[in-house]
Amino acid sequence: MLQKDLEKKLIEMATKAKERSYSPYSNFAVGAALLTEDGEIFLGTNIENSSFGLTICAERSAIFSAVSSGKRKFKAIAIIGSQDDPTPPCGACRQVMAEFGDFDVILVGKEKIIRTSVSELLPLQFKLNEDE
Ligand SMILES: O=c1ccn([C@H]2C[C@H](O)[C@@H](CO)O2)c(=O)[nH]1
Ligand SMILES: [Zn+2]
Repeated sequence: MLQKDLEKKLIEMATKAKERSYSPYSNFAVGAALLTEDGEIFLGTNIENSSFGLTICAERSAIFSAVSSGKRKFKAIAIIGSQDDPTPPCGACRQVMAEFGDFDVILVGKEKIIRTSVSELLPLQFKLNEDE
């Protein structure tokens, strides 16, 4: 499990990312902070579109940003949404997370934190190129 100080930092960063959300249609802002194996943190937020299906979630934004910067190994992701309860990632984001292995997933609510993992959120994963 992640050290408490790192977890706190990730939650702070996810909160900052959430402030950058572009979500005029749902008014549901989400922020994510992704910690790489080598200690870098990448942010992601949800970015909506008037063609609704083009919306991207915070979690995938963070992962695509990290991969675009050459990082593919992750330790943890913190996710914060706009409800009191923790916001669990959608199915699409779970599949994208699983592409990059198993890491901690921290779901942040107002008074509750759920500490889980990619494999717990997505059992029986579909994967190609298992030995790459
Ligand atoms: O885990 C989630 C769930 C939803 N959203 C976004 C998509 C959309 O912009 C808004 C409402 O679904 O929240 C995320 O970014 N992550
Ligand atoms: Zn999603």
